[in-house]
Amino acid sequence: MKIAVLPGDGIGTEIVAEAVRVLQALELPIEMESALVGGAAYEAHGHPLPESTLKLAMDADAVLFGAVGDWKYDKLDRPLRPEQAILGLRKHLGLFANFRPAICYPELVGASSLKPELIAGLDILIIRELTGDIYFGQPRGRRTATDGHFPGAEEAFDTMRYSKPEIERIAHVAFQAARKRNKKVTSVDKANVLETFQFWKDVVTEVHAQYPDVELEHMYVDNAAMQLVRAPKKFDVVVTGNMFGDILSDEASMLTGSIGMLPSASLNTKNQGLYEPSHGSAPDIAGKNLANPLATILSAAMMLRFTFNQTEAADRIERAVSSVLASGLRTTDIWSEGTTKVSTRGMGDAVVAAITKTITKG
Ligand SMILES: NC(=O)C1=CN([C@@H]2O[C@H](COP(=O)(O)OP(=O)(O)OC[C@H]3O[C@@H](n4cnc5c(N)ncnc54)[C@H](O)[C@@H]3O)[C@@H](O)[C@H]2O)C=CC1
Ligand SMILES: CC(C)CC(=O)C(=O)O
Ligand SMILES: [Mg+2]
Repeated sequence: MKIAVLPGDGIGTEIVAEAVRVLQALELPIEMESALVGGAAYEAHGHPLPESTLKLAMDADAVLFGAVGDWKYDKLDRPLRPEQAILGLRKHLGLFANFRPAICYPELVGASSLKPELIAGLDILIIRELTGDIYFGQPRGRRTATDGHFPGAEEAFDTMRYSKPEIERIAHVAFQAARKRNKKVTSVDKANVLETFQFWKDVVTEVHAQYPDVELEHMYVDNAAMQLVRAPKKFDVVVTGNMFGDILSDEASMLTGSIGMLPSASLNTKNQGLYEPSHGSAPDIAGKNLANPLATILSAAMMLRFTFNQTEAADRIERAVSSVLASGLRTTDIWSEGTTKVSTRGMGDAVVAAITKTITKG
């Protein structure tokens, strides 16, 4: 089991350190090697995704990723900006299927900004297509407008596009995931306005014919954004494109109590995966030992389950997280009256201790 460890920037280094300690506590035959990525790699090597980092990731069975980005790089040319590193890894490794489970732990029902009855027992899975859509479409750039409302003015443009095989394969992933859950897929689109998403809807409908046992509903993205906070438990599996999935998963994170609780797995056709929290590098709290490491720790559990087929070890991490939350420990983002505030390191220590206890007990 070979893991490339890419902490990145901001809180990335703090949260990945805790996930690494948790993996080490399991005493599995795991080989880990770290490399710089994002702004940290730009500072050291002049590029956010140096060849050596990309090679390490491509040669590994799995990548444990923190986050990249900082406001101080916002003026760099786009190819040199830290965010290009995660986009480049997704593209080069072909990580088209992004799983973002939004599960509300019973202990965190009070931490959400929603009423407890709306989110108690919540367990939904957002499946986001990750290598297409407007995030990767070409052409893009800036130019002088030749038509539109202001001919002759400076303008910018991006290209939204999806090919049929790209939609088909993510639709299969969603229907197959739903078969193992509550057999319902909500495909989120904007077919009423965008040609790309009318096509998306048509192709998802076509693929659905192979899954008669799974219910399919279509929903426009604006309505989906509203339904997610109105009645989130009505969803089971949500499948959508890259940009809508990015936005809706951040929204869904608050149903779990905090964005610091939302893990993710990004898989390719070879089951090679990149595992990262759904959040970014949080420059506002970086270096303060304040970040919640649980999304990253839970991403490591997804790695053990998805890429390494180590179900027991994955369960052990998830049980440890549950027991730590049950014991009342909280990082600042999920803290509430009557619970005990701990740092990033303190939360990592508690999860490691809970795992060590289960190993000792056998
Ligand atoms: N996959 C990646 O590497 C991603 C990178 N980014 C980058 O991260 C940088 C910051 O972006 P933002 O829009 O501020 O999003 P963000 O997700 O980094 O932070 C949003 C808010 O959530 C809080 N937060 C995030 N993670 C947390 C955690 N584990 N514990 C407690 N609080 C947490 C932050 O403090 C902040 O207030 C930007 O450069 C952005 O491009 C953003 C999203 C994903
Ligand atoms: C930084 C972006 C490239 C990605 C993002 O926001 C995400 O994957 O959630
Ligand atoms: Mg995002």
